[in-house]
Amino acid sequence: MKVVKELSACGGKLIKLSHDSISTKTRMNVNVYLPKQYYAQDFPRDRRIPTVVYLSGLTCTPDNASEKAFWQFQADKYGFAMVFPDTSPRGDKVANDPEGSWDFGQGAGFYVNATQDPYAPHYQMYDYVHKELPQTLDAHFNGNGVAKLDFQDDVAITGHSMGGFGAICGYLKGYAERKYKSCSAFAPIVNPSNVPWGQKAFGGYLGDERTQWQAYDPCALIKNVKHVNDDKILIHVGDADPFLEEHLKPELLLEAVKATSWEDHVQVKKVHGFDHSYYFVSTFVPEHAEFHAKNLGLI
Ligand SMILES: N[C@@H](CCC(=O)N[C@@H](CS)C(=O)NCC(=O)O)C(=O)O
Repeated sequence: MKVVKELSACGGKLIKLSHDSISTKTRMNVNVYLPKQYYAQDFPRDRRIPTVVYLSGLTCTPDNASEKAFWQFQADKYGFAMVFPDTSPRGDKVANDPEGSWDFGQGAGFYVNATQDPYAPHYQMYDYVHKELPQTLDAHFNGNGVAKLDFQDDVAITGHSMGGFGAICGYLKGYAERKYKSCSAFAPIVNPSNVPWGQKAFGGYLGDERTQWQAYDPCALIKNVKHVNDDKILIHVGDADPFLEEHLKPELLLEAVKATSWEDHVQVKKVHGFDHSYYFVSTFVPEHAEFHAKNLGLI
């Protein structure tokens, strides 16, 4: 891993990193925010700082949320680090949307492992985000014998739109092993198999066989994952979101959990007047931060 830039932000630092990924076979960029606790001289040696992973939406790089979601203030308040991965592999040799649209291909990897050519060689974003990246960050930041940051055990996941889908999908797929201790989402695509953005992405990356799509679709996954403890998935969506009716459809997740162990454990807060932008995301980041801080045992 190479540090590209270190920027002072709030009480800590935003570290811009890049590395050669084994999963995507490309160079990947990732931003990490280290909160003020990381730099505090009196931070207890026997404690590790947990992380919140934020998966971004269509067209984003690691910079969109780093610059516009204002997670850094919350990370300092509660004492967690933030990880902002990229949304796809990139580069001249990486296949892109044949139509040149922004809802598929580079900037739109959908956090799945593609099985179809020409996408399969590089679009392995599920393995990248949920397996390779935590290990790589662990080796980079904790490789000096001082294990101060926790990228693999006490970890929460959240995301926006395509990234909200990626967060819920990763949370549910890793639920039995408690991979993530907490999950939330901003304006997520909850049922990709049944909406145009998801159908285009799953068709392209996973092929026409729709049974293959179920392995990533939150509305299918949640029916086969046994809910435990007081776990809850927190979702916000704006009622003025232009993508709400066609692509997001949060009510489909509420329908999917009816009569399952998750009934009453998925909370969708529809907020009046908010759209899909980072004005919406940043408004509700404090509530999501408090939710994750509680679930990570920080408060
Ligand atoms: N670029 C698209 C919009 C795509 C979009 O809204 N992307 C969301 C995630 S799904 C986003 O976060 N965009 C980047 C930003 O707002 O900074 C357009 O031209 O309409």
